[in-house]
Amino acid sequence: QLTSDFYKTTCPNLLRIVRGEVQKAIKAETRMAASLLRLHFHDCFVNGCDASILLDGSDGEKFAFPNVNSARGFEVVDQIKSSVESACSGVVSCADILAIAARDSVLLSGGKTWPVVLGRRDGLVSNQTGANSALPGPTETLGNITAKFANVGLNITDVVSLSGGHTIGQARCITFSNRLSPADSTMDASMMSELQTLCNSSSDGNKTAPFDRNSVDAFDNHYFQNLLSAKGLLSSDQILFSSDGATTTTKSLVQSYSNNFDLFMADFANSMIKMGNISPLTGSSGEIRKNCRVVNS
Ligand code: HEM
Ligand SMILES: [Ca+2]
Repeated sequence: QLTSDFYKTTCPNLLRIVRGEVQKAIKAETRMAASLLRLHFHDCFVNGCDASILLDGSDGEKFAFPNVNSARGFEVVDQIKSSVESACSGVVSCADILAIAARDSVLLSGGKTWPVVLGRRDGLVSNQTGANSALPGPTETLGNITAKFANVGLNITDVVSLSGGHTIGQARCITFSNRLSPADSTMDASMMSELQTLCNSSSDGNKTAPFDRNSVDAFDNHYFQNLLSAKGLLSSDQILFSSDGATTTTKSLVQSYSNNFDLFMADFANSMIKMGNISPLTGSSGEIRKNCRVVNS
């Protein structure tokens, strides 16, 4: 059972320290907010929220398909961990640091906040096969994506609200090039031609486009407004609303969020708390890692 006052006596300044470090990191690079939010998601879907994604090693999660050349922010996590260690050595888990950093990233990008619950411990293994199978991919059907969320106890409302995380950050050409040729008819024509130009040659796979063209760095509900006007970036974004995949439920949620920021934020916060509660290690399971990249010796 995770609680919001878990470190009240053992690390009273924890939240202030993390907030300060996240603020510094976003100031140095705005996109870092998106990268930190995504790390918590990719951690929680594989072996639960146990910082398994942070472990180094070519046989670990960092080298799984959804993460390799893609997941970023590991140096920032190291920096946060080292500040936390200076204040309270050996008590705060890397998994909790990811949960707090994700929460702060949303708030500092213009979104709202929620009470973050703590007390997770760090796992002893990084599960590359698990990452390859559990994390949803951008060309998967809505049914498949929904099933992967259901596997970790999340429902269709969670799928739609959490997809709103794509209101910040960027994606590489190779993650949406499936839509460019032949041209996907569920994409706005002018956006299509801009992306075709950006991702013109096969060597352009690592170039990036913003998820939310109206407000790349702001945590708002433009992501959902974009879906209404055929401007979702990934296939997995647009299928929440388009005729070729959406359900009545996903369509009506997209519509509601597109004209009600507060409703989106309330549901997003609720879903983030649920996601942060996926199979945490507690009690004497796992450990408190000294260095987020390696298990303690
Ligand atoms: C619903 C299924 C999802 C799919 C298929 C998906 C897929 C992707 C893909 C393909 C990228 C781009 C990666 C790259 O180009 O290297 C991405 C980026 C991102 N995703 Fe998702 N994602 C999903 C759900 C989520 C959720 C639940 C969150 C968080 C709540 C999230 C947050 C992000 C963020 C913030 C980025 C940008 C990261 C950055 O700019 O560094 N995504 N996602
Ligand atoms: Ca994990």
